[in-house]
Amino acid sequence: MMMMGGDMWARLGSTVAGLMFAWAMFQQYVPIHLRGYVEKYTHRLMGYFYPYIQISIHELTGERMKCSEAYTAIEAYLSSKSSERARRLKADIGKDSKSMVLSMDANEEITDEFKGIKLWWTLNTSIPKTQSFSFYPSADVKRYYTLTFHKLHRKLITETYLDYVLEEGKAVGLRNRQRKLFTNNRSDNWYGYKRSVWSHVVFEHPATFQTLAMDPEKKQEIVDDLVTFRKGKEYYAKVGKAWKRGYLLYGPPGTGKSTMIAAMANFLNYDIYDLELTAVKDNTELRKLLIETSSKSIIVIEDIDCSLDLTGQRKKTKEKDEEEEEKDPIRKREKEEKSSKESKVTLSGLLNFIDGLWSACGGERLIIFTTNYVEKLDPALIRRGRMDKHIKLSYCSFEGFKVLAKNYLDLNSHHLFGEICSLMEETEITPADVAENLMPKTITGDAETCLENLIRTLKMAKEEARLKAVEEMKEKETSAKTEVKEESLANGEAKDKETSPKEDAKDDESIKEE
Ligand SMILES: Nc1ncnc2c1ncn2[C@@H]1O[C@H](COP(=O)(O)OP(=O)(O)OP(=O)(O)O)[C@@H](O)[C@H]1O
Ligand SMILES: [Mg+2]
Repeated sequence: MMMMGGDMWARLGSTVAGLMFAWAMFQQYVPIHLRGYVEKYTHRLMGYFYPYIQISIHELTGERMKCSEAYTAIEAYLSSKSSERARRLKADIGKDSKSMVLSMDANEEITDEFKGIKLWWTLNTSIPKTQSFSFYPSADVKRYYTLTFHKLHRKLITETYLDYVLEEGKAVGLRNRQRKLFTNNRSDNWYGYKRSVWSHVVFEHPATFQTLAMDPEKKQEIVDDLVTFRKGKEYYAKVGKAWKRGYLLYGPPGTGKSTMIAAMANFLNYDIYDLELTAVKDNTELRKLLIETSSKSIIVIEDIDCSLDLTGQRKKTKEKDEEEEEKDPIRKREKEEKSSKESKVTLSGLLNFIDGLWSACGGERLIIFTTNYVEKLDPALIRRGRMDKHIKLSYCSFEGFKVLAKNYLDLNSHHLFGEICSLMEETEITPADVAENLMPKTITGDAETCLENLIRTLKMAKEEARLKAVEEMKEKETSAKTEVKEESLANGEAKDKETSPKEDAKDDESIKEE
């Protein structure tokens, strides 16, 4: 364990030989029923002479044998120390897939120091004695770290050092981690070899707030909001709120809602969980999915208005239909199969999900909804407190265009900018359309051609808008005319009715006269 000289090796050799002899004597002469007692008291006796304490941290824990968070943190904590201090190292491709990462190999030991105290970390492996067939190959070999320290420092190590290692390890892990984009699996795939509720790919979207085309003040406001949230751990704890924040991004297609989510993830260095609600069977599954998310993440539900019928009322087939289905067993089974595949997530299930009842585990999560039709959403879903910030992403302004011109053409100014500015004031165009025009169509395509293309598109959009307005005006006029006609007709009928009693009276009189 500690550095040993030649003398020490000799002493160790004789000790090992002595111990082996004692063990052989123990096996031969101590009756089986007494061995338990002898072992117990030997351990106690050893405790008086062996002054070290050992703590083990196993890689796989719990019923589902998940990788322990503590083990991962220690691994990260020791990774930097291993490359400097360990003698036997293990090399692997790093998370950036570019460089080799060194870590301590199995049964290797490294020394650490904390406040002048020496400690020893060992990575141990063990193979279970009873070989059993397993679907999970990694589950066969058990890995665990052992921390050894003198019993004099028990308090300091258990109360301070372990927390320090955990925190440092998590920070190293976050620095080195490759961010991920998760998507939820259908629950049919939650079991078996993969047994994972989320699948992931590496998240490498290049969007940033610098490349996002939108009003600069609005952009700064969002960035400030994110910074306040990220630093808000103590604040959220003080006010007794789960450390989470909801954003609702709404606006027409192609205005940058998805792009903004990517920019947020890049800015905060968070993972993204893209939740496809239609693949979630019911509220219980929704809860399970949420529990499996990690902190420092953004949970996204795109096009929330299309995801589900979130009005809380499930569509009912007509009673007559139901009666017929009851009589026809094939139709009944078809209906049952269809409904078992349909998502049964309800509005209240989703509200619970957002309200932090479940997201309280771990904290530091953003929940983002996107929609093209904000007016379609249930007010309960987007009230402040649930969706704390509503962000409208709209058509491209001249300021937005300037950002895109810089991104795509590396232009800060151009003689065509003036014309584009005035056209943009007169017509609506999405940033996606602007971006499409600013992309050179050929390798030799120059900036001027791109700007001219954009001007052409703007003019076309303006003309289309004009024609549409004329059309709408005509429609309005015709509907106004028909309304007037109907009114006058209705008035005419009413007049007829008003005059008829008199005529009736006349008729009556004529009858009387007769
Ligand atoms: N504000 C923006 N800034 C920079 N690029 C943008 C912006 N808006 C759109 N784009 C460009 O247009 C493409 C489509 O945008 P995005 O997918 O973000 O739109 P969206 O609002 O999510 O649309 P939808 O409602 O259809 O999902 C992006 O790949 C991006 O290149
Ligand atoms: Mg989108």
